[in-house]
Amino acid sequence: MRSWNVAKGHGTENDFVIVLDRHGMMNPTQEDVRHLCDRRTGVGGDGLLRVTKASAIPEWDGDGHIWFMDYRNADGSVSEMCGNGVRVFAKYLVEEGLAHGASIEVGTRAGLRVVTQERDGQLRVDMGRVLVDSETTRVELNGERFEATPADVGNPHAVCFVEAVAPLDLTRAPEFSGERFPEGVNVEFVEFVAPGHVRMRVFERGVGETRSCGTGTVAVAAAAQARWGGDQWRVDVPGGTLHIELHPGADSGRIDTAYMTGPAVVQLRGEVQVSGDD
Ligand SMILES: N[C@@H](CCC[C@H](N)C(=O)O)C(=O)O
Repeated sequence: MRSWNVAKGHGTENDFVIVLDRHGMMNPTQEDVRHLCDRRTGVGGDGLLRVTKASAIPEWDGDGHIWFMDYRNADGSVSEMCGNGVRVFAKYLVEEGLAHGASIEVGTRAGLRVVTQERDGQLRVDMGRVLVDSETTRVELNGERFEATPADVGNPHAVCFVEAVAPLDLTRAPEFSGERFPEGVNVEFVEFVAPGHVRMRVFERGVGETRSCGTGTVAVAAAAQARWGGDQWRVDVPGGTLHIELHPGADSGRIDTAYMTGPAVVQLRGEVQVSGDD
């Protein structure tokens, strides 16, 4: 048995197990991740945030001294990016004394993300470029068909506009085109509330329905802008609210950068047993 120091945090109730791997020596296996994220036998979470130095990530070609968010979904799969995760990650770095100052740089597989601490305690993230595909694709949920707008926020999303999100049954995975999304996709269902305000539920790749998805709210805001215009969006999710600000680029369907603002909490620190040897 190995004993690991872990923490647990959440952003709008999208929750994560946090593992500090200062020297890049831990690299959890898929089985480790599944165990840690298990809500009965592990710590419980929608995903795992491994906190390590960027120099420990072979595919990272930027500054190796910054902290890197190595993100894993609860099923052990790797994702390029996690919007709620990056706010929790920055909050953890500050609380552990691993980062200082108002602005924190975090390496991710989708590139560099800069997190800023706001006066009211919320965290604002420069989420980088967003690409919205004007060619829609089909998504099917429990036999019902939806037109979905594909959006890339570093990780893949399919945004479906619906009349109302509350009646949807998201216990089963939506079906999508494997040709359009060979690496899988996060599927968002969105309801219009008022200009600049939508409500969303999400079925996350590698997890299932979650209470929130930060990259999903950015994808939704970008798809909503393509449909109705407007560059400030309030996105309500079952676990709270995120605010998105879009800065369009010169080309249509391209957003040069999107800012996401929302809360982050680290609510627990402890030790957990993981099978295997160190
Ligand atoms: N919950 C996250 C997204 C996590 C990764 C996603 N499931 C994927 O596989 O791309 C967020 O807050 O963005």
